Amino acid sequence: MRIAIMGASGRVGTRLVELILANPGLELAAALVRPGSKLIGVPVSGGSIEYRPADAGMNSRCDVMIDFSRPVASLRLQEEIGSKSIPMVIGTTGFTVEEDERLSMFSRQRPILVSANFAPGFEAFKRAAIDFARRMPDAEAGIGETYHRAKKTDPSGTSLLLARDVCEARSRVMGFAAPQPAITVNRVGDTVGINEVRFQMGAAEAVLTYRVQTLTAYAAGAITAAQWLVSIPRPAGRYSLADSLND
Ligand SMILES: NC(=O)C1=CN([C@@H]2O[C@H](COP(=O)(O)OP(=O)(O)OC[C@H]3O[C@@H](n4cnc5c(N)ncnc54)[C@H](OP(=O)(O)O)[C@@H]3O)[C@@H](O)[C@H]2O)C=CC1
Ligand SMILES: O=C(O)C1=N[C@H](C(=O)O)C[C@H](O)C1
Repeated sequence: MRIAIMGASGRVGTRLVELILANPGLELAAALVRPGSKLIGVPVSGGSIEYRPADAGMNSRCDVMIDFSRPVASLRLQEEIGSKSIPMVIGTTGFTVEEDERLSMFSRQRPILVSANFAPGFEAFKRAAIDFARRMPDAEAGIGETYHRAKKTDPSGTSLLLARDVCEARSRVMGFAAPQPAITVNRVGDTVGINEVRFQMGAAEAVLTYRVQTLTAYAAGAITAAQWLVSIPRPAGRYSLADSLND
């Protein structure tokens, strides 16, 4: 499988490149970095290609693209790909509602799998939190996150997703719109990722914790999702990580 990486010089992008180069069944088709990056023209270590900026003349030799960059870059990449039906896996988070709608519009051209968290077991963790919310709808829910110091201080895509799904679960059971859970944001050292869902019941509190140990966990999960996405010809559209786990 030939994979192009957008955000190849990033924390996750560099892990993606390493995993691809180490896997004989995978080929690094392109390592795309920011325009003006000092890496442009530099050979990718261990690989036979050079880092380059995404451009309209992009070589669509790849079977799939994986994007871990920034919303503005991710959407510009979509524009540059145009109507080519290259399947994509997007891990980039921080899209505004309007940007996310644009992403959905682009998914009319190609299959696009989007997930805020590709680490193993995250979907199961999220479903456990939803199940708890359904069983204990009177509990007051709260979300907590701890990430590395370089991450912006807005709530992560993961926390926003957990807050939305827990709130929806409570609302459905209670029959009215539950308040959105508060999100507590912590930035500590080079913490990879700690996510908490807390349920306060007065006489007791339940805390569900999800702790990611290495950045490679996210990269490996994104590659597995990409392998699923291209395992058979898929219609254009927007796919979730749950879709890839349900097959
Ligand atoms: N879904 C998931 O499982 C996960 C998602 N993420 C998300 O993925 C994204 C990247 O995370 P992370 O790797 O830690 O971030 P980094 O900042 O380490 O990497 C971002 C990458 O995108 C590149 N980039 C930034 N701006 C542009 C641009 N305008 N055009 C082209 N390339 C650009 C950077 O290039 P340069 O180095 O030159 O700045 C870098 O290569 C974030 O949104 C993060 O929230 C992170 C982990 C897991
Ligand atoms: O920036 C990160 O590190 C992460 N970002 C994603 C997010 O915004 O949820 C996924 C993961 O939590 C790590």
